[in-house]
Amino acid sequence: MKRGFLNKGASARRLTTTKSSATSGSDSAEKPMQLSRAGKDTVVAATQGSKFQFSGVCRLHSNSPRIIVSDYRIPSFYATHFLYLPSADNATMVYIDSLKGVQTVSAWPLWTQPAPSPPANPPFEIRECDDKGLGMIALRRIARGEVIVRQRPLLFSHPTLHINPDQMHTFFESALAGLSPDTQSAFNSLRNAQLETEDVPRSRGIILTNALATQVPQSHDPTANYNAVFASLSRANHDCSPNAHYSFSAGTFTGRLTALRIIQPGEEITLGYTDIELPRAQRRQVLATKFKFDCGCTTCCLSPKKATESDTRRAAIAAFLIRINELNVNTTEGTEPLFPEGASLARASELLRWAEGERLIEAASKLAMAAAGLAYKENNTSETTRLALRAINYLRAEEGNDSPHFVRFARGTGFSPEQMAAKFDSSSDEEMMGPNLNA
Ligand SMILES: C[S@@+](CC[C@H](N)C(=O)[O-])C[C@H]1O[C@@H](n2cnc3c(N)ncnc32)[C@H](O)[C@@H]1O
Repeated sequence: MKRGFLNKGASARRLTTTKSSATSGSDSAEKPMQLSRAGKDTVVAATQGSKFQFSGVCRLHSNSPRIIVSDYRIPSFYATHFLYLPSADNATMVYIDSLKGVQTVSAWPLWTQPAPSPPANPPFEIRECDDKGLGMIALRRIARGEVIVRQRPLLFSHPTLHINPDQMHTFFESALAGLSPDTQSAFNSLRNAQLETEDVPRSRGIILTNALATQVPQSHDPTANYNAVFASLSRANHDCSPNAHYSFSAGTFTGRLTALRIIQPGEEITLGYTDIELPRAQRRQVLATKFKFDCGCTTCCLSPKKATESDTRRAAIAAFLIRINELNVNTTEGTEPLFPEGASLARASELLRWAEGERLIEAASKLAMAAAGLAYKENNTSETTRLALRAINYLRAEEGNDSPHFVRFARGTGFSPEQMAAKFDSSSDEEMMGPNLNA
């Protein structure tokens, strides 16, 4: 698989946009017709014993797979469609996309297999976290790279939808109507942090609040950041030095969280909703605007002097990683990475220490890999080995103990992945990463 150097897979960031106008969208050079409000125009798509009641102008496109066109008056090329999975009779997920998009996904053989089971004995519970609402709290120590939760989304939606603003409510209510009652109530119990308006009815507010940006390389639109909304996984709150990583497997169509560092019992499990390398003021502005909260994490509560120091470190880390990414966007796995002019092992090692001190593990993972590459270039064998080991340790924290990269690496050294993981886990976060600079 083609893979940009240091640019691994799905973004952990929350989606912040669901384009909603009939004129927006990458494939909308021509505009679909303008629609009037559906009002009481209720359509019943009754098929083969099951009765689905859709308000508005939905029509059944096919029964097996169950595909509904959201508005029959829009030419089907433009119209958004709802696909119910894994089966029409007990749909636990709605996939929202163009007709081509839903047809691509519906043809995947994985829907005939049972959904992967969640980790036995989940290491967290969902409970109130002060002013944050609900959150995920660790019930026991969670090791680096451990899978915390794994589940299929309740709703998976292309970021560009052809809907008139005054059709929003009807559209989303109709999309949810084909789901099983339990799935509907799981969706409806999620938090809506958005102000409710005609343009942002509650169902859309729930998506804007809870969706995680997810790319599916095998989908009809591989570069799109789909909105993935989950029952428990979406309960993870934000922190500017998060301890968990979100990834998505298209092979099983499941999202999961893995522990980036050791999570202690009682500690909250958190994700980064925005670019956590941004300066504090910018991070806080994005979080307040898009997610409607004032971040009170440890890094956001630093004194002005310490906050400036943290901002400086994060800015330097971001600048270095952006440059490396630009240079390596088209490199494939196994080829030699390219480095910016003047990049040195000393500088990469300093940035790695900063990322570790800031507890920015995803950045540390990339920096360790870059530093190992620079050590190799500088013929520094001992540092190459030390940094490569560190890089693989961070990579398996992100990708999980079952990461194919980690498994291959462990086997190559003669250890089983479990033995290697235990070896890595024997050190505390402080031993591995040095002191937390913002504690
Ligand atoms: C995806 S939800 C997270 C789960 C949510 N707390 C709940 O009760 O279901 C995102 C919303 O949770 C709240 N939230 C998340 N992280 C927060 C934080 N660090 N501080 C305050 N509120 C937070 C905000 O209202 C945000 O829009």
